[in-house]
Amino acid sequence: MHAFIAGLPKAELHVHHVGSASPRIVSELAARHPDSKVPTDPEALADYFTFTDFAHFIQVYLSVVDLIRTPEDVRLLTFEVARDLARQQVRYAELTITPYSSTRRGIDERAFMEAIEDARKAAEAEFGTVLRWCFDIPGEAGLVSAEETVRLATDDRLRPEGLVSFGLGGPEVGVPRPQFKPYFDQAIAAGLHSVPHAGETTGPETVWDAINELRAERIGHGTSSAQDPKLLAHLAEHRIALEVCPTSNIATRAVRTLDEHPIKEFVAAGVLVTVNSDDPPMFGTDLNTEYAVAARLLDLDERGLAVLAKNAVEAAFLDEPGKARLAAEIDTYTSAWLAP
Ligand SMILES: O=C(O)c1cccc(C(=O)CC[C@H]2O[C@@H](n3cnc4c(=O)[nH]cnc43)[C@H](O)[C@@H]2O)c1
Ligand SMILES: [Zn+2]
Repeated sequence: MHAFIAGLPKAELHVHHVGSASPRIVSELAARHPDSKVPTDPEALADYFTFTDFAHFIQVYLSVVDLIRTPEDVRLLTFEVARDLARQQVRYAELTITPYSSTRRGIDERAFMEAIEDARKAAEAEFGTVLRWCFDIPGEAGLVSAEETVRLATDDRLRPEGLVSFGLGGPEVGVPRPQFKPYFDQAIAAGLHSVPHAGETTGPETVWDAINELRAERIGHGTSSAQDPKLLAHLAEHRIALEVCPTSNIATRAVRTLDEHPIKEFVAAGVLVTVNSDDPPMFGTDLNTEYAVAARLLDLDERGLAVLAKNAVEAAFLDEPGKARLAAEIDTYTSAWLAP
C-alpha cells in the first residue's frame, strides 16, 4: 500500500508555505540568519516542533516565519517546497501563503510576488509540479492584516499570476469569521475562490459562518462539522469539500487521537473529503503519510485511495482540461498497478 501511495499522482490542496519548510530548508535559512532561535539539528528541531496546544503551534510557526527575511529566502523556500512535493508525485498543489507576515516584516511586496512567481515557474519547468497560491489573512493579526492581504491579492500591479484563492488562517478562538466578510467579498469580486480555515479549533457554527458569510467553496479542516448533521448534509449537497489534515489535528491537539478523527463520519455523510498535510515537517508527516493514515481510518484499498486522490482533483481550482489530465493519470496508474 505504501508503494502504491508513493507512486500515486496526487493533488495537495491544503499545505502552508512556511509550514512546509523541511529540516533541510530550515537549516539552509538558519545558516543565512544565524541569530534565529530555530534549531537546525534535526533532533532538536523535532523537539521544537512538539506542540502543547494550538497557540503554542502558532508561536513556533511565527518563529519560522522570522527566518524568511529576503526575497531570496522566499524564492528558496518556495522552490524547495516544490521539490519536496514533486518527490511525492504531487502534480498540483495549492500553497497557502501569508504575504502579510512577510511584508510587515519588511520584505518588499513587489519583490515578494516576483520571488514566488519565479519559483513557481522554475519548479514547473524542473519538476513538472504545478503550483497555485491561496493568500490567507492571519486573522488574529486583526483587520489591518485583512485589509493588507486583500490589497496584495487584488491590486493588478501586484497580484501574482498563480493566485487562485483567498483564505483565513491562524487561531479561531476570539477571531469571529463574519468580520472578514467585506474582504472576502472584495477577493471574490476579483475572481478568487473562498477557502477559509473553519471548525479546526471551534465548533460547527464557525463552519456555518465560513459558508454563509465568507461564501466558502472549500473548508480548511472543518473538523467540528461532524457535530452537526445538518451541516454535514449541507456540505455534501453543495459539494463544499473538506480539506482534512488528520495528523495536523493530532499535533495541534484539535483532535485527541487518530481513531477519534471524524473523517469516517464525513465520508459516511457523503461529504467530498480531500486529504492534505497542512504543515508537514512541523507535524512530522507528508502527504503520502496522510494518505496512509486515511487508508487505515477509512479501510481503503488501492481503488479507494485513487478515489481519494480524484476527490482532490475535483475540488481543485484547476481548469477542466488540467483536471481531466490528472484524473486520467490517476486512473492509468491505478489500472497498471492492479493489472495481473
Ligand atoms: O505575522 C504576524 O505578524 C502574525 C501576527 C499575529 C498572528 C499571526 C498568525 O496567527 C499567523 C498564523 C499563521 O498560521 C498559519 N497556519 C499554518 N497552519 C495552520 C492551521 O492548521 N490552522 C490555521 N492556521 C495555520 C496561517 O496560514 C497563518 O499564516 C501572525
Ligand atoms: Zn492550515
